[in-house]
Amino acid sequence: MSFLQPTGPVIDLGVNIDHVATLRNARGTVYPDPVRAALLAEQAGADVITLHLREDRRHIKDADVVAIRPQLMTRMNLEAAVTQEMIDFACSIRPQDVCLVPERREEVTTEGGLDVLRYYNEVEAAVKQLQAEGIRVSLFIDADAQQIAAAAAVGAPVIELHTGRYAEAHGAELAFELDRIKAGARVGVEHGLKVNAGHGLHYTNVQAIAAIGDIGELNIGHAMVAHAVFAGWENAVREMKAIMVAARLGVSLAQVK
Ligand SMILES: CC(=O)[C@@H](O)[C@H](O)COP(=O)(O)O
Ligand SMILES: NCC(=O)COP(=O)(O)O
Repeated sequence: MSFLQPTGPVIDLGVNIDHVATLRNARGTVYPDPVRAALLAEQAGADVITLHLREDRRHIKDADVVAIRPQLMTRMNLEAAVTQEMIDFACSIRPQDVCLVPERREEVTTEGGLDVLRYYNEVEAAVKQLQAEGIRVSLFIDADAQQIAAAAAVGAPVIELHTGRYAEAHGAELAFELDRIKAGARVGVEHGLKVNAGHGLHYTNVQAIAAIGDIGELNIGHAMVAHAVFAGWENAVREMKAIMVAARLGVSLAQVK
């Protein structure tokens, strides 16, 4: 039983189910089922279900998005590249949130943030088309003041700060990257944006990011799917949520469990 009973959302966890699909696709089986993963994640405390429909469909497939959308009790956050195919598909699905991300077919994973300054007109057009369908748009960007200002200028109400460099950093670089995320989150809030963060976060690096009061939601996937192999899927989600909430409240893990 919880000793602390927060009255509102302390910090939201978006559970990214991409790599449940990666495992399924590795053998061309129907299991593990991303739909089941999404529904169980919700029961285990996920506030959002995040999924990335890549242009090469290496993990999530169109049919997964179609199947999951009507079954969610929480929110769907669909990650997609800024291409007309993806924007049209997202508009046909109408998830609560769409996060526009950069994509390079050869990359192992998303390497950096969307360059909103460079692709300003394309991003602005995508934001407008999605918003016309009532979809809230987030831009997955680096914690860079100019990119954040551009995100606000194109009319996106939400940004997700790319934490990949933080996740890979060590020593002095780690402190530098953490400060960069903190500063970026502040700039985002000052622009009136909702600030999320994610990428490469796991059970021992998430605490410092979750403790940043300006950040409202963390999207995490790979580490939870990996941990689920040993701990079970729902436990992996529960554990991550508890770690995040404890870090945000500045209390021990035992106090939120
Ligand atoms: C945009 C983002 O950071 C994640 O959705 C990530 O892209 C997960 O998918 P990949 O592992 O295929 O990059
Ligand atoms: N947007 C980041 C995300 O959804 C999850 O990324 P990762 O935890 O799989 O690296």
